Amino acid sequence: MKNEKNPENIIEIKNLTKNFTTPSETLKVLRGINLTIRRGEFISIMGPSGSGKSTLLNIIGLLDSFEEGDYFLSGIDINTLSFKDKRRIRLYKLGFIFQTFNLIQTLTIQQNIEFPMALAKISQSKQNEKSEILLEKFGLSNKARNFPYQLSIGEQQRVAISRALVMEPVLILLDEPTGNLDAKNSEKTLDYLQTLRRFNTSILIVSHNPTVKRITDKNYILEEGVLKPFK
Ligand SMILES: Nc1ncnc2c1ncn2[C@@H]1O[C@H](COP(=O)(O)OP(=O)(O)OP(=O)(O)O)[C@@H](O)[C@H]1O
Repeated sequence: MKNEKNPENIIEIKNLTKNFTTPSETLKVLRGINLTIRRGEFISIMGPSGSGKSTLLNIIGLLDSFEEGDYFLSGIDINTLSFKDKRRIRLYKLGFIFQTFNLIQTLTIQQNIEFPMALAKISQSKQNEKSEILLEKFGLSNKARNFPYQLSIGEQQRVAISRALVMEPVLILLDEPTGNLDAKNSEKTLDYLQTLRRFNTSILIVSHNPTVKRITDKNYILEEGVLKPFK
């Protein structure tokens, strides 16, 4: 593939394959994935349990390798990157919101939000400035000094969203954003995610819950390792 990338394409994946080899078999989990995500697009990937959704999310998030195919992130050829380069891209270009949020229990809410900026060695005054804007935006200002266990699940999720946003990533990856929430809180989460439109960040949501389609521009279904458009 030539490196004449469309700058509006945040993600370009062509014919990507992934196998898992165990002593008893080689499992072809992803069988030629093609996916393009444009700047600011909200995308969902649905599919049955075991169809490879988390595996694909991990590959897109540079947390796992793949066998064959091309993957360009903001025009960067992932096949050419070292482990260190990938870590840097994860910090500066990607935001992660895991199903269990992965907040650091020994840090306050504000420190959790500031954590990626601390890793990037951004000054403490700039960290405070940015975290305070996000705390305010997500209705968490009065919880800034609390610890994660002192927050409701919905509040913890908003901390995770704030932390994912703080480095102004080109893409946020969300694993089952409504997984731990009841119907009312799921709707609230989708409303909060909808407000991220103004950040011009692309979002990739992996979910079992078809209600996420309310906020997405395009939807895909992953079945038996093949990704297809889903209406
Ligand atoms: N490290 C691994 N080694 C071997 N097989 C694996 C490994 N990780 C995942 N698998 C297998 O790959 C397949 C896809 O797993 P994956 O977790 O990506 O599915 P999923 O669609 O995210 O499922 P769910 O919706 O249940 O989370 C499954 O059959 C799983 O058992």
